[in-house]
Amino acid sequence: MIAACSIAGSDSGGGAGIQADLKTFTAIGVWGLTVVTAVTAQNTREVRGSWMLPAEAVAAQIAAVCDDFSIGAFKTGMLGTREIVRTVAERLPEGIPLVVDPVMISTSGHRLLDEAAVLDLARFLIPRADVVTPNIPEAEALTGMAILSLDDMAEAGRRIIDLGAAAVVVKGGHGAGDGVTDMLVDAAGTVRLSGRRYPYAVHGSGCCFAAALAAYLARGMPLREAFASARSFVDGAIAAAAGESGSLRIVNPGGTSFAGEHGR
Ligand SMILES: Cc1ncc(COP(=O)(O)O)c(N)n1
Repeated sequence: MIAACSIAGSDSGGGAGIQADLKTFTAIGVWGLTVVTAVTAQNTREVRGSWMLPAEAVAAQIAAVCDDFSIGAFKTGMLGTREIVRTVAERLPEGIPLVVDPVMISTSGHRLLDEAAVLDLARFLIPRADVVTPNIPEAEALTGMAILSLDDMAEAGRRIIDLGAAAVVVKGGHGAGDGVTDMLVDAAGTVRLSGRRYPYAVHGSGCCFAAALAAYLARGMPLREAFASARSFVDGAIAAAAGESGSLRIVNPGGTSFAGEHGR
């Protein structure tokens, strides 16, 4: 079975991070591998604390999975520190699709990447990415520009490609308006996909989207198709949450929910 590997932080609440990624990989039918970078004490409401693993432990996990599995894609999420960003950029094998979700601050407002590490992300990891998946504040932090329109999203995407990424999906969830437009920017141009804006907040949707993208790429789907499939997967998970809790409900194609009763 083809595997996908998430390099990210643990969310004790199971809604984001490693846990959301594993549920997503399982739902899409790839074997989930994990390289844990940090442990967070977190629920649907808040991140109460976070503890980084030593970079050596991150490097050892990457080596262990690479020595034994057929890995179809990597996905990075919470990396925390400059040291871990650099270690991941150095130790990732060449030639395997890489999705970089440049996680910086949680929906609940907790910093998940040191401010000083943003530059290292741009300098060392983004140039290795097949696709980078910033939300609007993350795209603003990576480019230094304000994003107020769809044209600005496309421009930010192009600037992130100038940093060395092959493609970028700028996620429009933090924008204004009734719907949400996400924009893929690659060498060939842009693709916009729009959908509903749900009238409730969940966390983990960015993790779930990037993990779904990695899972579809691992299964050999071309990027534009993987973008559409991942968008529809996360839309389904947000719809299934239906305002009952602050977490996504990650649903497999057969319709079984992987999330238990939890949250508020
Ligand atoms: C371990 C971990 N990784 C990533 C996120 C970001 O998710 P969100 O922005 O949806 O809170 C998170 N809250 N926790």
